[in-house]
This record gives sequence, structure tokens and C-alpha cells, in this order.
Amino acid sequence: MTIACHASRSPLLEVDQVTVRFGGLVALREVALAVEPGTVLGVIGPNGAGKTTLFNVICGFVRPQQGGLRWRGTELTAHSPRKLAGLGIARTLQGLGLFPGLTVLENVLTGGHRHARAGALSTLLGLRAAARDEAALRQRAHAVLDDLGIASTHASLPGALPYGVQKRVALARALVAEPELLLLDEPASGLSADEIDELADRIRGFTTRTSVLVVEHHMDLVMRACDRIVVLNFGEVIAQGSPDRIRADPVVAEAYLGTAGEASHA
Ligand SMILES: Nc1ncnc2c1ncn2[C@@H]1O[C@H](COP(=O)(O)OP(=O)(O)OP(=O)(O)O)[C@@H](O)[C@H]1O
Repeated sequence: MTIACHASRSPLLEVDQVTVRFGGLVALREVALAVEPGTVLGVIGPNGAGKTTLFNVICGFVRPQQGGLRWRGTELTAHSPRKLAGLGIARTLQGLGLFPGLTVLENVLTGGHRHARAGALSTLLGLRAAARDEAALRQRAHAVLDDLGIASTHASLPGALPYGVQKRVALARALVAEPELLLLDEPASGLSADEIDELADRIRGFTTRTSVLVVEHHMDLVMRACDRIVVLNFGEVIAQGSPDRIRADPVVAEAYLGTAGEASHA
């Protein structure tokens, strides 16, 4: 990846005037937002608003026609999903993406590349640095599973566990890398109301160790979990601010629900 230097004092991640077109359709138009260190930023919007496209731009799956990204004040070029971990960014995707033939612990271990100093060759040769990395990673994996309340599942195969628990495993796999930024794509999908509340509180708790950007359809989750919310509609930012401000914004209610005053119930 080529990195061009800019100012050093800046938010963790900045999305700068990003425009994405699919043929004649403008999926994102000059979208700008910033994730500040130690905060949770939510991106919401109705179906087709551009949330997934924005998430894919941040992950490097989709390249914008205009605009770009800055990470810690440094412009990212040749950005790709493979390089996210090296930057200190981890993500969970809409599909769980767990390996069905691996145990929960083994699945979580696959997320731990960032801290592994020993290369693949030394790992194969069983050298001491690789063994130390592996032991530290295992310890972190157990600790993260414990934090998420699923320590007892470490030897299970994911398919044997309830969906809500599998989602926590996917979260554990992202957290084990100790990212500076955690990207969550629709983490509430498929969860019960109680599980969503629990997840929102959990996400709030993450801010002591990581910043979070969450793309989500569920208003309940973002209202409870986020410090700031950006609202997209037809690919444009129509509002941004605190949850209270977004909840009270009639433009948001109209765009998101078509009915003013119901924003908190989506
Ligand atoms: N690969 C693609 N090719 C063509 N059009 C696309 C592509 N991906 C997304 N779009 C279009 O871009 C617009 C934004 O879609 P996107 O999936 O980003 O919205 P969204 O807010 O995530 O919606 P949802 O909540 O339904 O997932 C939509 O009109 C969608 O049909």
C-alpha cells in the first residue's frame, strides 16, 4: 500500500467527500465523516441509502470514483481488505463468515494476525518466537471469549451454537486482533430485542480499548450504542449529530421511516 503523509493530529478515520457510482446510479455522493478516537460512530439510513457501499469503501472492497480515506491523518491509497489488519482495523461482516470445521477458539485465533511477529516460515518450523506469539494469542483469545460471556463454548463447533452466540464468536475474532478501529456491519441483524440491548451496552464498553464504526439498520442499537450518528439517504448525508439530535430530527424521521416522530421505534 502506498501511503502519503499529511497532518498527524487528526481523527482516527476520515471519509473525505467519497462518491461511488454504479453505472448511472450514484450510491454515495460526496460523503464525509470522521471517527474520533475512543468513540462509537453509527451510520444509519433506509434501504438502499448507501450504508453497505460506504462500509465496502472503508474496507477497501469498493473503490470510490471521487474522494478518499485518511487513517490517522494519512491518506490511504491502494487500500484493500487484506491490508486492514496491518493498519489496526478489524471488521465483522453481515454474514458470520465463521469456519464451520474449526472450533470457536480456533475461529477466534484466525483473527489474531496483527500481533504475530513471527513469519509463516518460522511458524512452520516451530521456532520459539512463533511459539510465544501463539501462546500470547491463545491467552488473548480466551480472555476475549470470557469478556463476551462465551468462554465455555471454546471447544464447540460454531454450528452447534445459537445464532446470537455465533455472532459473539465473530465479534471475538475481530477483537482478538486488538484493533484501533472496529468496523461492524449490521451487528444487530438476527438478534432478539434483549440481545440487541446487551450488544449495544457491550459496544459502548469497547471504547476503552477501540473506536467503533457501526453500520446498522436497527435504530435501537445505534441510539443506545453511539456517541454520534451519520444518517444517509439516497447516498447523501442528510444529518449527523448525537443520538438525541438525530431522534428529534424530522428530516431523519421522514427519510428513514416516512413517519415523523417514530424514529426511536425502528
Ligand atoms: N454492486 C452494485 N451494482 C449496482 N448497484 C449497486 C451495487 N451495490 C449497491 N448498489 C446500489 O447502490 C445503492 C446503495 O446500496 P447499498 O447496498 O449500499 O445500500 P444500503 O443502505 O446498504 O441498503 P440496505 O439497508 O438495503 O442493505 C442501491 O440503490 C443499490 O441498489
